[in-house]
Amino acid sequence: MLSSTVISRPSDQYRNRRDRVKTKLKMAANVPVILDNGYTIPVIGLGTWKSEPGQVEQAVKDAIDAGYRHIDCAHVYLNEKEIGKALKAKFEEGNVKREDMFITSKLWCTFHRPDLVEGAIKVTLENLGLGYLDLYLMHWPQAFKEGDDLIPTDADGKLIVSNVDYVGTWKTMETLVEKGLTRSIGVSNFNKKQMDRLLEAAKIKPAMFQIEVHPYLNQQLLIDYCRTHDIAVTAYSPLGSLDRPWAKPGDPNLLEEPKIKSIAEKYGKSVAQVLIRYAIDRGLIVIPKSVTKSRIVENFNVFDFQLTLEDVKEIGSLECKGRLCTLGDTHHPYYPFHDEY
Ligand SMILES: NC(=O)C1=CN([C@@H]2O[C@H](COP(=O)(O)OP(=O)(O)OC[C@H]3O[C@@H](n4cnc5c(N)ncnc54)[C@H](OP(=O)(O)O)[C@@H]3O)[C@@H](O)[C@H]2O)C=CC1
Ligand SMILES: O=C1CO[C@H](CO)[C@@H](O)[C@@H]1O
Repeated sequence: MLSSTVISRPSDQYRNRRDRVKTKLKMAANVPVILDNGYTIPVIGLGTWKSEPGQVEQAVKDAIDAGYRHIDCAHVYLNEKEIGKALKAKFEEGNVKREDMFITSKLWCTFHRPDLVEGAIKVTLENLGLGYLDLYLMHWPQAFKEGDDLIPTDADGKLIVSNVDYVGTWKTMETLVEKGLTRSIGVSNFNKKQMDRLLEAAKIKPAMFQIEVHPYLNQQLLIDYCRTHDIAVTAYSPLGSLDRPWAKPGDPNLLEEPKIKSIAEKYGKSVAQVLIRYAIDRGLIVIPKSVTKSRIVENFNVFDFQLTLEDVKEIGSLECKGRLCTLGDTHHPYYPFHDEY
């Protein structure tokens, strides 16, 4: 009887070994950052805001194939079901397991009332097809009127706010960790005073602070603050969020900045790759968004060069308080961006 053992040709064996080494190198490059609670997070994640439901499934699959093990999601991006489909397909293929992935999602502003928080994470878990999240962030400190409308407005189109205190929301998020629904919790878009107030009340310290960071808004003061408190920082909109819905023709474009272009030329890399390194070399986690396979691959291919201190300073000189993302009514009592930082 013929043996059922498949004997591979030497060239196949070589190719397999070479592929394995390549994969190992790729994984070793996506060096995880250790959070203060002991969990680790891969330094690059795939952003998914504005990734259309019809595109995001393939984008997440492409990202996982390229070596990404970290996906940044949010209920308000309205695409978590499709991301869940991609994760399921990849887990079923067997090359990647749930525990290899770091999945973040965010509590939206209409679910801040303590009795709504657990239901909100459960909807996200159901949509993503997961039993737990790695990280659940309070998306913004401001609460909006509870209900089906994610951006509730009155007859004049004015946002309807809710007076729920983010500290009460945080106390309920702490129970999500105790219940095993998420491993870590954190916040996004807070200012320093809000962070101080949260830290004073917190039983579980935020493991992560997700904020807008790029050369037009380098956030040095908030980053220093987090370093003092051992809170990791994730940089969002690292490429300048050109596809943000409110972008206007003629707005400054980071991808066209001559200073960054010349640094990119020096290393033979793209401007996007330099912008991603700008975050990594400042000790940040970074979540560039793309639905384009070649860019998804490009954005991950940043582990064969490093910026010098001079490069970082030169890029940092583009700082111009150029904030790209704000939310809602500036009169909201918890609107975060009136203070210097
Ligand atoms: N916590 C919060 O409040 C916020 C969190 N975020 C998170 O951060 C993520 C990233 O930020 P985001 O605002 O989306 O913007 P990014 O700065 O990541 O920019 C995304 C844009 O850059 C394009 N792009 C991606 N890669 C390249 C490349 N290599 N060369 C040229 N263009 C490129 C994308 O195009 P294309 O997709 O067509 O390839 C898209 O138009 C979000 O998706 C979200 O997950 C963002 C905002 C707020
Ligand atoms: O993640 C986000 C994308 O942009 C939205 C509109 O400002 C924000 O609400 C949110 O922070």
